[in-house]
Amino acid sequence: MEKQFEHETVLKNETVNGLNIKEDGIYVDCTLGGGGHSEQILRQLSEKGRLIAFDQDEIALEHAKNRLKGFSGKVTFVHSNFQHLKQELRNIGISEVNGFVFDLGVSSPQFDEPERGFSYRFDAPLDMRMDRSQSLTAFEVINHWQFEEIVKIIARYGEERFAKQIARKIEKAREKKPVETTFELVEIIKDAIPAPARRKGGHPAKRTFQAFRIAVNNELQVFEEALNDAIDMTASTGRIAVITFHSLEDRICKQVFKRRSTPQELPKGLPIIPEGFEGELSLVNRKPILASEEELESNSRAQSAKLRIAEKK
Ligand SMILES: C[S@@+](CC[C@H](N)C(=O)[O-])C[C@H]1O[C@@H](n2cnc3c(N)ncnc32)[C@H](O)[C@@H]1O
Repeated sequence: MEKQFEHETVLKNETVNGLNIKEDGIYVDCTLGGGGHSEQILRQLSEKGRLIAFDQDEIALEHAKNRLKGFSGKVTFVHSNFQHLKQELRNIGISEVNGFVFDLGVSSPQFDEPERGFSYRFDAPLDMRMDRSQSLTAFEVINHWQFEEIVKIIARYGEERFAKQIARKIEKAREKKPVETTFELVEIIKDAIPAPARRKGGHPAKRTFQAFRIAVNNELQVFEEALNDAIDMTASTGRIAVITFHSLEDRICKQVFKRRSTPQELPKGLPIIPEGFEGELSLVNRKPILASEEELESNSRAQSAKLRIAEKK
């Protein structure tokens, strides 16, 4: 029997309502996943409206194509990293967009498929690639990258205070034989974290797994560049909605939105603000929107979700 591909969409109404959809507009879902946000957008578009949906994961795309087949005249699927947003949209003749959605991270089916190696809950080869055509895997990073680089990854992307200790244990383990599986990595992490700290704050491997996943997929740099590209391509009064799941992503979103909504420093003595010196964005919500109690009850993944929306002037 075919495995179910089910991803519970987070902050669905808040995100799509926040886009202020024009029924004949052009919208881009940068992270199609299970297709929940895309479906909600497509329902609000007339025959003239259009949705372009990106995912770098071919399996996600195949399932979402099936879910959205009733909208086939209005939707275009793109198998690509959103890193190539500008070029891919230009390739299909689009230079201006009325709204973008980013719902970052990994979908539930990706997490729950043991062989993809995202989860510390299943024993699997160290993979963690969202795009399986990419050559860099977690195995490569963990076994071949230098000690200092590994410390940096775990400390920066995992915000793990025992980064050095974990990296040291990885180095010791790989001297004997390559670290091959998620469970081997879990054991190394547990061994590196002192027992009292191990018992606090969720699974001890959570932060380190997040760190390697971010490194393998170069998630933060790609997101920052794509968010700037999306802002460049947004039409006047168009909106950008971003859902993040950890503080590193949220910080990038907050800073990019802030920078691009802040007026540039003016040459002194000008009577009026010339075009190009005003901020290009206004923030639709100053504080991030969080999931409601009701949503949290049915979807624990929504707990760390934060939604920020900005509008192009
Ligand atoms: C949280 S899920 C999106 C769920 C979707 N909004 C829904 O309602 O079903 C994130 C999806 O984005 C994809 N993704 C993450 N980073 C990406 C990137 N840089 N380029 C393209 N797709 C990406 C993942 O493969 C995953 O399928």
